[in-house]
Amino acid sequence: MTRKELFKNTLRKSVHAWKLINELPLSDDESLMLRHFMDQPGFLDLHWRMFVPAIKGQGTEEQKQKWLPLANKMQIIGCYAQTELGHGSNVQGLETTATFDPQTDQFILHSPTQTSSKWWPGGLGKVSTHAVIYARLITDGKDHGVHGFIVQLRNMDDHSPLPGITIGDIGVKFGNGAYNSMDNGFLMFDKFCIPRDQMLMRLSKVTREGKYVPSDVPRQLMYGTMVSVRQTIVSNASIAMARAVCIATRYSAVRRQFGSQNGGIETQVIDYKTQQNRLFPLLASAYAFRFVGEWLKWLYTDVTQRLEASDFATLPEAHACTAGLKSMTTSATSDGIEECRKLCGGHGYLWCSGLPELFAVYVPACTYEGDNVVLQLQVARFLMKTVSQLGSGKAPAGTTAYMGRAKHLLQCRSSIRKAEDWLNPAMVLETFEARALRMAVSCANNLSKFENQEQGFSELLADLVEAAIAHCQLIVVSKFIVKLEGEIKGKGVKNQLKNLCYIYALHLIHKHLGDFLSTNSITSEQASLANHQLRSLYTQVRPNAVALVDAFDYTDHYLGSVLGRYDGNVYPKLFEEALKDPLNDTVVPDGYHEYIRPLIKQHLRSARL
Ligand SMILES: CCCCCCCC/C=C\CCCCCCCC(=O)SCCNC(=O)CCNC(=O)[C@H](O)C(C)(C)COP(=O)(O)OP(=O)(O)OC[C@H]1O[C@@H](n2cnc3c(N)ncnc32)[C@H](O)[C@@H]1OP(=O)(O)O
Ligand SMILES: Cc1cc2nc3c(=O)[nH]c(=O)nc-3n(C[C@H](O)[C@H](O)[C@H](O)COP(=O)(O)OP(=O)(O)OC[C@H]3O[C@@H](n4cnc5c(N)ncnc54)[C@H](O)[C@@H]3O)c2cc1C
Repeated sequence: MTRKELFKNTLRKSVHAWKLINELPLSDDESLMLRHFMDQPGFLDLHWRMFVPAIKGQGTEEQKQKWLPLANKMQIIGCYAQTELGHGSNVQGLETTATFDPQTDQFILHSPTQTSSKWWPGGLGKVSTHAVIYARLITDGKDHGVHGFIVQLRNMDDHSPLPGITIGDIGVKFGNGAYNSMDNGFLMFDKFCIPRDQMLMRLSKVTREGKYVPSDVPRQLMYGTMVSVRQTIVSNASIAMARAVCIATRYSAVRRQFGSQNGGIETQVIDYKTQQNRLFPLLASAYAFRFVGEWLKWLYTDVTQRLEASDFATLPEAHACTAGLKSMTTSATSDGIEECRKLCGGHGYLWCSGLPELFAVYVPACTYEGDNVVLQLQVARFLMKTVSQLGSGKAPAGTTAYMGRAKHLLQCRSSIRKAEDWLNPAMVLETFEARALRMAVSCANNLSKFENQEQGFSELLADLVEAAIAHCQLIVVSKFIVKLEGEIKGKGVKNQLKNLCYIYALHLIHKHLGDFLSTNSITSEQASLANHQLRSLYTQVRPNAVALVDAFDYTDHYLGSVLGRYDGNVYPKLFEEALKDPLNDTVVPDGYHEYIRPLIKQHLRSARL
């Protein structure tokens, strides 16, 4: 499809999905499933996951009563317009202004510079009638920082932009189809007025007289919509990783290369230890991210209930967990999808493998909802704060509870003696805790050598990111172990999950061996025992690998991959797919007479000379 056709077709699908949701009707969870099967980014994502939650989280009761019924029936369509041409990560650096005019009781929205243009919001370019806009609030000449506003963008009769608003699509993005179904947009305001009651005022307010009443709760609650989406992105990482792994595993069982003895059948590539060493950790990650996603959903629900009761104690941890896990799981999944493409050899590069499009549509997850490095630095700040409070009497809780055992974890030596010891959950956990704590404490020690803490933080950014990643990996490993301790129906299932859990943990040790050795969390002998155990786990997973991806229950239609077909009938279908290509409509291609023939004739002429 051309971009226009793709965009229009996504509108068609979205509206059809919305019709089904109402007619059947579908529950919220079922609607999310429908979104997955629709399988294309579109305006519904931003409307439901960001616009509506932003009003719910930041609007007053009156604002919710006014706007939510309209949004819930989709009589208005909204998006989330925060990022600008000049600033995305640095939310405090946004430049759009919302100046209160006491004379008219309105805010004047204005884009003072080119870099202040909104740039990127999905659904903004062509579809949305409304947006939650983030702008600097100015009253009486004073800048109160960034706040949210509900703004109508387009005329409800003919969809034209309202006077004072310039709006459009930012252009083609990475990949052929992929994210191009979405109208990520730009927007400029030229002294555009909105009534005062369209500032989202649950947190801070502006009175009729123009007095600014700051929030008596943490201002970071304004970032709540991002926290909520980051949480959903983690479960989503599992879904995308599982999809790529399903394709690569099934195909690795079909594909044969080398190893024929006396003219017999060749080896299935899944039997090569190198293939297993690349593939099975990704299979394990798909399961691991699913479990940590379930746990994160629980954490998010818990913090939401606490916030409603004005308990803000766990907000920093919820922010650190959602930011860190969003970052870690999306980076691993993007890399994992690309690895799966390579695991499928040359055919993985074909569009019909399903992997190129999956990669193209998935990879912006490393950037949207917070650049992955910027988010890990938030985790690092949280860790540095926690380390600095050790010994102050305030015991670290939740995911940093292990830091409360700092004395032990800083000096303990791993008691792994034989390869099977690596199947002991307590030993594995302690290894990850020791590594994470020692990396965090080492950063904190290095930071303390700087007179200026912020300067020290800047200098140590790279180490801080590594320490944050170590902490996040510990969370994933520990939640997998907790999952295994709970009820899992079927002994066989539990055993398989145990294997995957240890593959997940041991492959991380292998991958980040430098961290584990340099922090003395393990010795080189223990590292080689871990490798030994890993190989043995691969052998145990091998006979069940296909069943473990079948368990994701993805239909062929959803996978969209010739290589990942359930029936394994890859080669005939690759031919069928190739023959569908428009280039194969004719035997002699268009352009032959114009370019190829004259070239060949010229060659023949010169040959004769
Ligand atoms: C094929 C289909 C596949 C299917 C898929 C279907 C489902 C798909 C899933 C989902 C669909 C959604 C589609 C995507 C849509 C994308 C949308 C967007 O991208 S919207 C824009 C996002 N923009 C960012 O994320 C900016 C990142 N920047 C920031 O968040 C902040 O600027 C940050 C955190 C980097 C800095 O925050 P500061 O500017 O306030 O500065 P500081 O001084 O660092 O923070 C002050 C204090 O506030 C805390 N803090 C910061 N953020 C917090 C938060 N969110 N919650 C709680 N505390 C927070 C900090 O920890 C710090 O705490 P202390 O003072 O140290 O104790
Ligand atoms: C597909 C897609 C959809 C999007 N949808 C929306 C939407 O609906 N609404 C919306 O408002 N926005 C949206 N965005 C914007 C998105 O949220 C931002 O692009 C994102 O937050 C990253 O910000 P940035 O582009 O400013 O990156 P930058 O911050 O400019 O990042 C560039 C580089 O600088 C590095 N960097 C930046 N700051 C630091 C630092 N402090 N320390 C170390 N390194 C740093 C980063 O790691 C990165 O390598 C979307 C983006 C994409 C790609």
